[in-house]
Amino acid sequence: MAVFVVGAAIVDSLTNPTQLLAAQRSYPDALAGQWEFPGGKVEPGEVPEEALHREIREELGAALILGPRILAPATGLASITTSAGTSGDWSIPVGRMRVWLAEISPESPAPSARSSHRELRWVPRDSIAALPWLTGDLQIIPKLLARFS
Ligand SMILES: Nc1nc2c([nH]c(=O)n2[C@H]2C[C@H](O)[C@@H](COP(=O)(O)OP(=O)(O)OP(=O)(O)O)O2)c(=O)[nH]1
Repeated sequence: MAVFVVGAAIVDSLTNPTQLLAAQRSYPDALAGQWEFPGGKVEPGEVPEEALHREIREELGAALILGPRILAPATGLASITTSAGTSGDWSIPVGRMRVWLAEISPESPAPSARSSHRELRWVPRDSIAALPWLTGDLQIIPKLLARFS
C-alpha cells in the first residue's frame, strides 16, 4: 500500500540557512546507513504538519518551527491525474513524501539521535549532496540547495 510520509529539512536558520541536519537511518537493514530527512509516516486521521511535529519529537526529542515546503515540480501528467491536495509531494519508492524546510525551536532541547538514527549531523551546504541519501531523496537535494544562501 502506498504510504504518505512527511519529512523535515532542518536548517540552522530559516532566514539564512547554511547547514542542514541530516539523519542516518539505523533500520531496516536495506536502508540502514543511508541518510534522510527525519520524519515518518502520517497516521490515519492525522494532519500532515502534526505528524511531522510528532515524528520529530519522537525521533529527535526536539520541537520544530516549520518554514515553507520544498515542492516537487508539477508534471503535466501529475496535474491531470493527481488527486487534490497532493500537489508538490515527492514520489518516493514507498509512496509520496511532503517536505518542509524547518528550524529547531528556540525553546527546544537540542536534537539527538535515538533508535531511528545512527547519527545526526549538521552538514554545510557544499557537503550535503555527497552523502549517501535514500534513493527517493536524491531528486529533492537540488531543490533544497537552491534555498541556501
Ligand atoms: N523519514 C523518511 N523516510 C523516507 C525518506 N525518504 C524516503 O524514501 N523515505 C521512506 C523510507 C521508509 O520506507 C518510509 C518512512 O518510513 P519511516 O520508518 O521513516 O516511518 P515511521 O517512523 O513512521 O515508521 P515506523 O518505523 O514507526 O514503522 O519512507 C526521508 O527522507 N525521510
